[in-house]
Amino acid sequence: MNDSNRTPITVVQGASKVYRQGDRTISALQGIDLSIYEGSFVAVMGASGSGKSTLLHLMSGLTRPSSGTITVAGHDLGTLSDRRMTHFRRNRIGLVFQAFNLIASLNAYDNILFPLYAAGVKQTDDTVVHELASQLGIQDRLTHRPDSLSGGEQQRVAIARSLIANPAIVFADEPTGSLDSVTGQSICKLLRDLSDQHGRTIVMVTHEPSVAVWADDVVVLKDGEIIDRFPTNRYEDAQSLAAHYQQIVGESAMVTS
Ligand SMILES: Nc1ncnc2c1ncn2[C@@H]1O[C@H](COP(=O)(O)OP(=O)(O)OP(=O)(O)O)[C@@H](O)[C@H]1O
Repeated sequence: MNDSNRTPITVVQGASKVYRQGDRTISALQGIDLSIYEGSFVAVMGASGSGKSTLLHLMSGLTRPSSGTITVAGHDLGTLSDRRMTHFRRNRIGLVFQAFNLIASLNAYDNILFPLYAAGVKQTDDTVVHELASQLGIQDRLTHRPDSLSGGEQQRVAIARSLIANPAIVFADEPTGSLDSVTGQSICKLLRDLSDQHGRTIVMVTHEPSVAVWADDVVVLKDGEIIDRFPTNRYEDAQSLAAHYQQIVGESAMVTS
């Protein structure tokens, strides 16, 4: 679909982020303009330190920009108090991390429901958990605690948890970073299916072309600026995407599978 006919779920306009450490200032992002359209699956690539996680944190309301605006699902995040931002994040934003971040003492079922428990929801819907577990292939793992789940299963639980509140958008920071390449590819396929079959809007940070190639679009950051955005269907495979990435970033990207 042409972008002009689609609704942006997230709009970043003129955003910058400066971190202060003592008397040092670090300019992590400058002049970022970015729209993420409903139902799209976008990968954010860039070298270490290029600002990928900072951009994800700004778009998910975990960090506030030093300047510029960020609008998510029609809400200007800059107008929200910290308390309303937390509430907004819990209800409208799904987060997936490299290290899964599951609660060790809870089984998969309770980990998935944890965001609702944390929001004080008393009545939870069993069928929603089972539907999500079945979409994610972990229906027979719900009674297991994280230490008896494989890395891939733990990430599937974490993805189910990110979807339990039916968020407007899911942000995934290196979701395959702790997994071997075969398991990582199965998580990529899962994210692709969530986008294709369930219309989920997903933004994923990765430095691996073999992961980015699963997205619709790739946004490339260098030194805190967006230097390119391109559709993945322009490339036949991860190798040709890696070659383009290498050309624009000026450094090599390893294709692991
Ligand atoms: N909380 C912080 N305080 C100070 N500087 C920070 C902080 N977070 C990030 N930075 C700096 O901002 C810049 C961008 O960091 P960021 O983590 O966004 O990059 P990245 O592309 O995600 O890197 P990586 O791939 O290594 O995770 C880096 O120079 C980093 O050192």
